Amino acid sequence: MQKSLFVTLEGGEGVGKSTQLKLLQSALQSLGVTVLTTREPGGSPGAEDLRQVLLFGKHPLSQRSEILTHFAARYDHIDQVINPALEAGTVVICDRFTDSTMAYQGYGRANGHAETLDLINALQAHLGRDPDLTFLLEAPRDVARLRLAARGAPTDRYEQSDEAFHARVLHGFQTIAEQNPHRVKRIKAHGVSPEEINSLIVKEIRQRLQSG
Ligand SMILES: Nc1ncnc2c1ncn2[C@@H]1O[C@H](COP(=O)(O)OP(=O)(O)O)[C@@H](O)[C@H]1O
Ligand SMILES: Cc1cn([C@H]2C[C@H](O)[C@@H](COP(=O)(O)OP(=O)(O)O)O2)c(=O)[nH]c1=O
Repeated sequence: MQKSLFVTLEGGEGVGKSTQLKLLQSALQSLGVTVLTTREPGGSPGAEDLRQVLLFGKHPLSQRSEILTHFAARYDHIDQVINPALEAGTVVICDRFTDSTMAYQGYGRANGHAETLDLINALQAHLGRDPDLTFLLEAPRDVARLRLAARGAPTDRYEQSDEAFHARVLHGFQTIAEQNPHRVKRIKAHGVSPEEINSLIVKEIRQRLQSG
């Protein structure tokens, strides 16, 4: 049976994660790999309901409640979708995961406050499922903002946050990458075509699937 692998895509808004998710689905399928692509917040019916609250809810949640709600969605997604797929030997690729909670809630909202980072780490440890491999797509915020404006999708609570918030988020992702060099592969996501980025990611995934 094919070896299972849990891969996550991370980075700020507009760096090209959704584009890569689609390209990876077809590239891996054409190599005969059984693959499931999914996203957070969301990915299971209950978690998609919570996504609406998190991104478009009328009333802002307190910092702790926002973290718990992201994890409530994540626990359902893991229990109902991700774990069953991995147990069946599927390669699961998820657009955002706990690194996003660390970057957005831990660094963006709470500015690296130690107790907040501890809470996120504790909820992740109890979840019991870490990604095997993470691709952090990196592009300057100005480039990403222009792409988002051109994409024209409705803006959510996070996209509407100020630039100081987004700078803290990007600093958070950099810190996570520095702390987890084996798991997190940094990818330059500007001035490079989506197809070239896709080839790099596919190469890395194939290496992981082929290694013991
Ligand atoms: N490597 C790239 N170079 C230029 N534009 C890109 C690249 N990757 C994606 N885009 C474009 O940027 C926009 C945002 O990409 P998207 O995949 O939706 O980002 P994300 O999911 O990270 O928010 C889309 O319009 C997409 O076509
Ligand atoms: C998974 C997750 C996402 N988020 C935020 C990041 C994004 O702004 C938003 C998800 O929006 P989404 O549209 O999926 O991402 P993108 O704009 O990159 O295509 O939720 C958190 O704040 N914490 C989390 O744990």
